[in-house]
Formats: sequence, structure tokens, C-alpha cells
Amino acid sequence: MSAFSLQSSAFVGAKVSAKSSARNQVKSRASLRVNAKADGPVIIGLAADSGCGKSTFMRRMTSLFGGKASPPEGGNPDSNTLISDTTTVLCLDDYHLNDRQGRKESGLTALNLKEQNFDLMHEQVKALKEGKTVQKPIYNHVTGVFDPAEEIVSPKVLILEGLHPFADDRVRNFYDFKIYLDISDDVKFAWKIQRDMAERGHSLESIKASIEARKPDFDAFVDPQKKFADVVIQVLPTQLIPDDNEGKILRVRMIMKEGVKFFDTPYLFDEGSTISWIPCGRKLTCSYPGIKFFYGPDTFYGEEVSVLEMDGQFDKLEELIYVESLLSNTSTKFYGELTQQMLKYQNGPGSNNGTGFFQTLVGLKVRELYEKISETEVVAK
Ligand SMILES: Nc1ncnc2c1ncn2[C@@H]1O[C@H](COP(=O)(O)OP(=O)(O)OP(=O)(O)O)[C@@H](O)[C@H]1O
Ligand SMILES: O=C(CO)[C@H](O)[C@H](O)COP(=O)(O)O
Repeated sequence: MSAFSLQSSAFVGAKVSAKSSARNQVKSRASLRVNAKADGPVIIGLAADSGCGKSTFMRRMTSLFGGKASPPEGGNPDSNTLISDTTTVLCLDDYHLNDRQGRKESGLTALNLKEQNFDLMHEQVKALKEGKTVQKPIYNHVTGVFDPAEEIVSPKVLILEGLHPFADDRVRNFYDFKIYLDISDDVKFAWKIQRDMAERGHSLESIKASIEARKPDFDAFVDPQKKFADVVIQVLPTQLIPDDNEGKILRVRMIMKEGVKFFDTPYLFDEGSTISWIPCGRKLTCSYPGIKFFYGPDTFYGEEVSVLEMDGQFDKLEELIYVESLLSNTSTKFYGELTQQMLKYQNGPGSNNGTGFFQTLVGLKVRELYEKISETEVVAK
């Protein structure tokens, strides 16, 4: 376990001189409008490195609330925001302090906390929590500069995803639930190679170099946030194939903090017990190297957690219903909803393994959390 190397004071609002800062692109605090809403949104945080499946995760989660999540209608086609009837997903890259040129001048990466405008992020999250509308900057990943700000109306569920959702303690206090997607270096490498070589024409050397260059800042500024998470989804190479380095078969661990309000941890068979289960019998088809589940209590950064783990992948996704029937506290609304959701996104990355499975499970837990906090029912679709 890595030590948390930064004091929280170092996380708050550090500044670099910014010629083209995001702040220049937004209207002043005085322009924030009040939205007629009694309660503020339920706020969910998702921390992860880039290229680690946040978009895929968000699609799975927002679909559970119904409606399609799309960029703001008639807005900037390069907007990073996704809006549906109930949810608004904001990408925290929009709160970078400097644009790409500005970072060249500062000599710092976007992972460095000094390159994030936590003051503005705090100001706007607070305003959204109070039901106000804000003018949020847009960091354009195509051009590397800030585009004119976009209007964000306070939603029912606000999801903040990015590199640093939990780094600033002022913002951290707003979350109702915190998720950290933890992709191990080996798997990150395998995914990046698949995507950047096949889809973006990068060379193996340049991909290696970019991962190596990011690593020190990732370790220093992003990774330490996992200690704040209520759920960590850890993605590791399989243990079912000795010395596997292909990164295709994955071992995925869902590490769940105990005692979190409105979050009853899912469990396999018997709550609190320790279970290792190979379900490859008559009800579940398994080809090599098979599937292995684990469930049991543990500690994580000194806190009591339970861990649900799946190594391997499903051959026939519809047979997942068998595993689902042996899980409890899944927050489904009807028998088989978890399997149905997995089938709905069967073409998305990770649909046949623990990444898709646990992301969907977390989505169901978040939906229930929203229902409990807001005392509103979401109709399952
Ligand atoms: N569960 C998964 N299993 C296998 N590959 C995955 C999985 N999730 C993501 N990937 C791979 O990672 C790539 C990036 O996924 P996605 O676009 O969802 O990530 P992201 O974090 O939103 O990325 P970015 O921050 O760069 O926009 C996908 O193209 C896919 O190749
Ligand atoms: O880590 C990242 C996103 O999570 C990006 O590196 C960061 O946002 C800078 O973007 P770009 O490389 O497009 O200038």
C-alpha cells in the first residue's frame, strides 16, 4: 500500500501564473443564477487515469437512470459533458488551470495538482449543490485550448469524473459517494496499446514513453486519492494463467468500505464470511482458464472493507444470471436486472469480465443511493 505522500493543504488551490487560465473563460461568481430547486443534487465522484474506461463506466451508470446521456444540445461538439434527464457528468479536465501551451510554459503535467484550478472547481460544485446554474469552462482536447464556457444547470445527480475529484478537501466534502477506478500498470499498458496502436496509429515506443512519463505524477497526485474512495474497482492481470502478460483475462476486485451511509455492501452467499468459488459446474460454461470468485473481509488503508473478486471471463453472458442469483444486496429492482444490463452493453469493453460486471453493480448501488437520499424512485427501463 503506498503512503499518502501529500498533506491536504498541498491539495488546495495551488496556482501557477496562467496566461490563458480557465478563469478568464468563465463569468464571475455574480453571474451564477439560482435554480428553483429545493434540494441540491446527489454528488458522485469517479477518479481514474485517462484511457482507463471512465466513459464506458459512465455509460453503464447513467443508463440505469434511464434516458440517453449526450453532450449539451446545440452546444460545443467538443464539450466533455454528458447530460441525461437525471444525470449530468462533468469531466474535471475542464478545470485545468492552464491550456496545453500554458503547461508547456509551466513545465508541469495535467496530473500535477498545481495544474488544476481547485478554487473554481470548488466554487462551481458548491453552486451546483445549492441548485444554481454555472458557466463552466470547456477544455478542448482536440485543440488544447479553453473554449467559451458552457451553461450547466444543477441536475438531480451530478457525477464528477477525472484525475482529481477527491484531492481538494473542500470539494471532497460534497460527495455522497466516491469511486476510484484503479487499473494496474500492466493492464493500462495493454489497453493503451490496443487503443493507441490500432485506432490512433501510435508506435509501441511512443506509447511506452508516454506511460513512463506520466507515471511519477500519477503516483504522486492521482493514486493517493484511492484512500478516500467508498469503492475501489481494482483491475489486475489474471492469476489463472501463470505469468500472463497479454492483459486480456482480468482479475477484478471490488473493494467496498463498510459503514458508508446508504451503501449496503453486496456479498456472495454469506455476509462477512470468506469464500473462494469456482462456478464452472453445470450451470456456468467456462473455457480455459475458467472463472474464480472470491468474497471476504479485509482492511484497506486501515479501514474495514469487504472484497468481491472475479478472475476470468464469461463465455455465455446470459449465464451470469446464475452468479447474480447467488449475490445479495445488489440493489436490483427485479430478478435478473444485473444480467440484463450486462447484456444491454455486451459490445462495450469489459462486458464479459469483472470490469463490466462490477461497474454495473456499482451503478445499481449508486441508483439506490440516489433513491434513498432524494426519496425518489427511479423507474427501471
Ligand atoms: N473494461 C475494459 N476492458 C478492456 N478494455 C477496456 C475496458 N475499459 C476501457 N478499455 C479500453 O480503454 C479504452 C478507453 O476507454 P474509455 O474511452 O472508456 O476511457 P476513458 O477513461 O474515458 O478515456 P479518456 O480519458 O482518454 O477519454 C477503450 O477504447 C478500450 O480499449
Ligand atoms: O490526463 C488527461 C485527461 O484525463 C490529459 O492528459 C489532460 O487532460 C491534458 O489533455 P491534453 O493531453 O489533451 O492536452
